[in-house]
Amino acid sequence: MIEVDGLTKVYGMRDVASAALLAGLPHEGDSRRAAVTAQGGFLGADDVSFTVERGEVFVVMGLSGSGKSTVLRMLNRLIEPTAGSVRVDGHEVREMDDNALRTLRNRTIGMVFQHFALFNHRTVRENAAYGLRVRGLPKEEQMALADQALAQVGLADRGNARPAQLSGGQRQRVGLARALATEPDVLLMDEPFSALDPLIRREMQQLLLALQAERRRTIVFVTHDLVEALRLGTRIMIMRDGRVVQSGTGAEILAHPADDYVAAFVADLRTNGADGGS
Ligand SMILES: Nc1ncnc2c1ncn2[C@@H]1O[C@H](COP(=O)(O)OP(=O)(O)OP(=O)(O)O)[C@@H](O)[C@H]1O
Repeated sequence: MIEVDGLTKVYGMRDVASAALLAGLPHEGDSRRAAVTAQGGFLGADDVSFTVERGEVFVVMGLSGSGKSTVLRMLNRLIEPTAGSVRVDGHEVREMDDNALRTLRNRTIGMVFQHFALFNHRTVRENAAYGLRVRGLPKEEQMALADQALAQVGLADRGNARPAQLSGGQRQRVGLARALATEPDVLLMDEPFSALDPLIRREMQQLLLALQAERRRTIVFVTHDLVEALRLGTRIMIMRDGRVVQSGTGAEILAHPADDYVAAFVADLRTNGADGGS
């Protein structure tokens, strides 16, 4: 469903200059990072490659600043890649013109953010209908589909409320409903549950798994929490300093951490127990 090859982002430099700079440098070691830094840039993601199969929850995990959001946002070009390729359902996202990109974002790919990104002056139903309004659907259809999506996330009776009247967990459900309402093939989720209390967070993870059991969507889910990654991920990709350090199933990562960085996540999990950081 999603094929990513050599995806790279340099911040703070012109894309053409940084792509040319990186083209001649070896991938091993730190010379790419050093060369970019010497030119006043910052290597946010470096040569990231992975494939997401249709219907799986693919988790991107790593500490703060490891490049997770950068990678996620390059998938729908909220961030412009410096180099590399992203194919969604066989179509190269980097070659899309404005129209194709709009269609990709409105129809194929939905997104859920950490901080809800709700409109406070609109009702919950209107918030859930946002993507459908952008799509230009008739109002009645918008509202019917928004209500369906709200029912899916357990908010059938809160359509007329304002976001301010909801709890954090409920607001995140509205964010999820908004993404689900457009029935996208792919959901990008950027630390969607990280701001929530542990219990509510657990509930949201279970809701997501229940929704997946009903209808398998292709999900790319960013988290800094290995517990969450293990609960949700079909496969997990671990990033450090913009690079991929390990990819595999949860069981593979637990059994064979690729390096000390991954081993530290695993050790932390064993010390703090399954509910440690979640
Ligand atoms: N617009 C920008 N300009 C310069 N540097 C940036 C920009 N956006 C991100 N970065 C840097 O790129 C690196 C990767 O950032 P990114 O947001 O992808 O990390 P992350 O793993 O998602 O972190 P977090 O969990 O804190 O969101 C960080 O060091 C960050 O400071």
